[in-house]
Amino acid sequence: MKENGRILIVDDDDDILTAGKLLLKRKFSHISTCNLPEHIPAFIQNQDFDVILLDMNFGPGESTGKQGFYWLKKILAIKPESIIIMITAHGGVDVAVEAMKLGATDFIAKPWQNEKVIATLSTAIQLGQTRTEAQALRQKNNILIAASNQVNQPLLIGDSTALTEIKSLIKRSAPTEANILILGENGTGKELVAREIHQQSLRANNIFMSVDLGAISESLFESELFGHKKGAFTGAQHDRIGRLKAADGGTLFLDEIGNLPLHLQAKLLTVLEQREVTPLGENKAIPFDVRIVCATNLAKDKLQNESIFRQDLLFRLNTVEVNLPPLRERIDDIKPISEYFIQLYGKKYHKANLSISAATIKRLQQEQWLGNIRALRHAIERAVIMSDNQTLTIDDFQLTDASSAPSTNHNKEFSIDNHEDKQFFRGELNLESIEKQTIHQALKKHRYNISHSAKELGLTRAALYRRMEKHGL
Ligand SMILES: Nc1ncnc2c1ncn2[C@@H]1O[C@H](COP(=O)(O)OP(=O)(O)OP(=O)(O)O)[C@@H](O)[C@H]1O
Repeated sequence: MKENGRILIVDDDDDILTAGKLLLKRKFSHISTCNLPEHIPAFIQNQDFDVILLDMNFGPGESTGKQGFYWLKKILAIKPESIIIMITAHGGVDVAVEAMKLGATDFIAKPWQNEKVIATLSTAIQLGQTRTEAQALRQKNNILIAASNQVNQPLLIGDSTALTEIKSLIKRSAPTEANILILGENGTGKELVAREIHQQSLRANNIFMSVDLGAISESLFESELFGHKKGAFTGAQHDRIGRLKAADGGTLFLDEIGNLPLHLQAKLLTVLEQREVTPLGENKAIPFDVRIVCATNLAKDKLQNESIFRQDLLFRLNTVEVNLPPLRERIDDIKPISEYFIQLYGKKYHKANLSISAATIKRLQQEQWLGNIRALRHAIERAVIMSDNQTLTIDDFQLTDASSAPSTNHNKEFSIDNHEDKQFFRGELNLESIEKQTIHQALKKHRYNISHSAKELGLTRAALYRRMEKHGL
C-alpha cells in the first residue's frame, strides 16, 4: 500500500526527475517534479509538501553547492517548517553537512540507492507529520490556557483595611517567583487570592492548575502529582503526566496542604527541592518549572507543630505568607461583597435594579458567617431568589437569632437553631431535605471545616462541595 506523502523533487536534470518519479510513485501517494528552481516559490505557495528533495547544483559544471544553499534558505524563509532533503554529488559530504547546518533535514548522495532513498523519505515524512501534530497541539494548548485563564475570574472584592493590605501584598509578591502560603478558614477566598497572584505574575499566560490535596487519596497522591508509566500499578493502563509537569511554566495551587500526611509531605519536599519528578514506574527524573502557591485552613499554631507539619516543608512553602482573616473580622467587606453578589445574581435571575437596605447590611455584619464569603454568597443568592421586592430586607435572609449573633465564642456547641433543622428533627421524611439538613448540621458542628465535615459524612471534599452547591449551603 502506498504511504500518504506529498513529495516535490527539484533537479535540473530531467533524467533524474523521471527516474525519481518512477521510483517514488510506487511507494508514496503524490509526487511533483520541478526542473527550474525559480519555480519553487510558486510550487510551495500553492501546495503543501511533506518533503522537498532539493538538488545542490543547477546548471552544467556547477559543484560548489552555492545554488543549493540559496534555494534551501529561500524555501525556509517562505515556509520555515519545511522538511528538505538535499541531493548531493558523490563525495560532497562537506557540502551536505553545511546544508544541514542551514536547516536541511538530511541528504542523499548521487547515484542513489533506491532502498536508501525510500527509507530516508519515509522517516522524513513521519518527522514532518510529528512536527505538524506537535505544532497543532501547541496551538490548541495555548488556546485552552488562554480560555481557562479568562474563565470569568471573579474579582477580589472588599476595601477593609485587612483586604487592602492583602491586595498590596499580592501586588508586590505576585511578579516574583516566591512560593506563597495562604492561610484562612474555609470560604475566606484562598483560591481566589491564588488565582489573583497567578494573574498578576509573569506566568499569567501559562496555566493555573489547582490540586485539592484534601480530595486525593493517599494511594493516588504520587501518580496524580508525579505521573506514572503504563503498567506501573494495577489499573495504570496508559502513561500519565503528573500535575507538576502538566503545570510546567505556570502556577500550581496546592489547596489543603495541611491535610497531607507526614510521609507524603516528605515526598513533596524532595521534589520541590530537586525541582524534578520521577513518575511511578519510571527510572528517569524529569525537570519541571512551576511556581508553587499553597493554602490551608489549619491554624498557624497547628502548622508550626512538628508532629502535624514538617517545618522544613513549611519553610520552603511560606516565603511569603498571606493571612486571610475570617469575614466576621473584616465586616467592612460585607457591604461591597453583598452588593457585588446582588448584581451578579440579579442578572442571573433576571431581577433588575436590586438593592439592599442599610439596616440589612448592618444585620449581615452581625452574623458569624462561619462559612465566610462562600456562606454570604449563598445567602445572597437565596435572598435574591426569594425576594419579591427591589430592596432586599432582613426577612429575605435566614439569619441566626440576632441576640446570639455577635458572639465571638466560636467553640459554642452545635445546636438546632433554625426552623428547617427543627422541622427535620420533628421527622420530615423527604430525602432531599434530609440530605440538606444532615449536611447543614455537619457543617455547623465542624464550624464549616470542609475536610472534617466531609469525613464525618463519609464524602470526599469534592462531593461535599457539589452537594453544598446543590442545596445552596
Ligand atoms: N473577596 C472576595 N470577593 C468576592 N468573592 C469572594 C471573595 N472571597 C471569596 N469569594 C468567593 O467565595 C467563594 C469561596 O472562595 P474560595 O473558594 O476562594 O475560598 P477558599 O478559602 O479557597 O475555600 P476552601 O478553603 O473551602 O477551599 C468563591 O465563590 C469566591 O469567588
